[in-house]
Amino acid sequence: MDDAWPAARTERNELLLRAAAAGDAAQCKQLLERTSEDGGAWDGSADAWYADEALGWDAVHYAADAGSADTIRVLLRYGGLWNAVDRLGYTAGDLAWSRNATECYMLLLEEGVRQSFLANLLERKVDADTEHESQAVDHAELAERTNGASLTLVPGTQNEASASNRAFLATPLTFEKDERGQWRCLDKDRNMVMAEWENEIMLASAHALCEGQDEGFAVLNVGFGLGIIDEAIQKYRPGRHVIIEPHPDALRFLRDQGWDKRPGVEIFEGTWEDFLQPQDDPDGEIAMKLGVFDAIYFDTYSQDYSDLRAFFECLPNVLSGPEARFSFFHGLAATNRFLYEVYTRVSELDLREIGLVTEWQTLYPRVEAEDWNGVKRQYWSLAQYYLPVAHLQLW
Ligand SMILES: C[S@@+](CC[C@H](N)C(=O)[O-])C[C@H]1O[C@@H](n2cnc3c(N)ncnc32)[C@H](O)[C@@H]1O
Repeated sequence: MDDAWPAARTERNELLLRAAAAGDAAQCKQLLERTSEDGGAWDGSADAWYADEALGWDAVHYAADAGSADTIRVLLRYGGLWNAVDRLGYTAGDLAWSRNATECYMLLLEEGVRQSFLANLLERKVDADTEHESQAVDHAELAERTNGASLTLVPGTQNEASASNRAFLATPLTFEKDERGQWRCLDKDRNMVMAEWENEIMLASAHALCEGQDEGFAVLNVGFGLGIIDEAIQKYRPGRHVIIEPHPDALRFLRDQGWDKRPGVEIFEGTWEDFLQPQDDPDGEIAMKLGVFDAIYFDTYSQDYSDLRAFFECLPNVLSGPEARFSFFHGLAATNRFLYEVYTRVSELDLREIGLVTEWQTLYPRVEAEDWNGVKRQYWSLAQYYLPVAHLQLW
């Protein structure tokens, strides 16, 4: 890109990296200020987002590595990016964490939460504005249009079925056992939809949702997958157990396992949007048939944060009251611990905006290298899992 640039611009950008590496906030500020007012192609200022070839580090990475919070503050003020990843996929937040630079880490985390919260708000605004043009907005397209409102960590996903719910639902699924005899479900690109390494998370989620509920309680699970959480939920003997699942292959798997014949189990064939956001339900028939629940779990596939956020908004209509509990599979940005923290906080803030308070339990799920054998892309690489449990706070 810098072929078209004057050499002086590259030089100034390189000086900025060096000043950031030295933790020299004042010099960074000076380099970021414009030197020319003549309205030409370049105003003489260094570019806060400029990254070097070797590491792919920008000035924010260098400042985080140097542990200089003041420098990061200056860089962010001049357009430095809180979420840029280097050649190895690390953000400045990851570097701050590895250097034990707590102030830098917190600064970047706050910036990330603030900007993601705003970006998601903007995305919803674009959504609302385009609703009259097309009822079915593809969120993968939308994320591109809104320039990163949803985080995509691994490049090259846009052509895969997992990038769009519509594409995913129209392509086949494979249910198979791996070489250790463990079940897994893969999409057409051999990306993992679900596998048994998540057992511990599903068991703990079922426990958090169902333990201590009144006899005959009603539970809703959105997204069947391998039915792992459904099996765990059944141990708590719910009176009513509704499963929403749209994929024809997942529905076939579900019937093969006899789920449609289990007492108290009701299968709603379709997407959660069909039942919780019906386009045409003037008399509220669909909503009445669905009912309300004492526990709700959400774990879909090929949907992004904006879809989860849209589901959050439906919760006041389907939770039975302030004692009712909600949880979801928190795999947001789960290949980068810093971005995972950002999305933990953003989802908590969004739930709070809708009137729910969230508590988080920390799990340390065991994932083995063999879990990813024959799988196109590893979607989880963190040591900790944050399990959310939310409920309505009416007062
Ligand atoms: C990750 S799996 C769920 C795994 C499940 N928690 C378990 O314990 O096995 C995701 C499931 O969500 C379903 N799904 C995808 N899009 C959906 C949508 N819009 N509404 C409801 N379910 C959806 C997929 O077909 C898939 O069966």
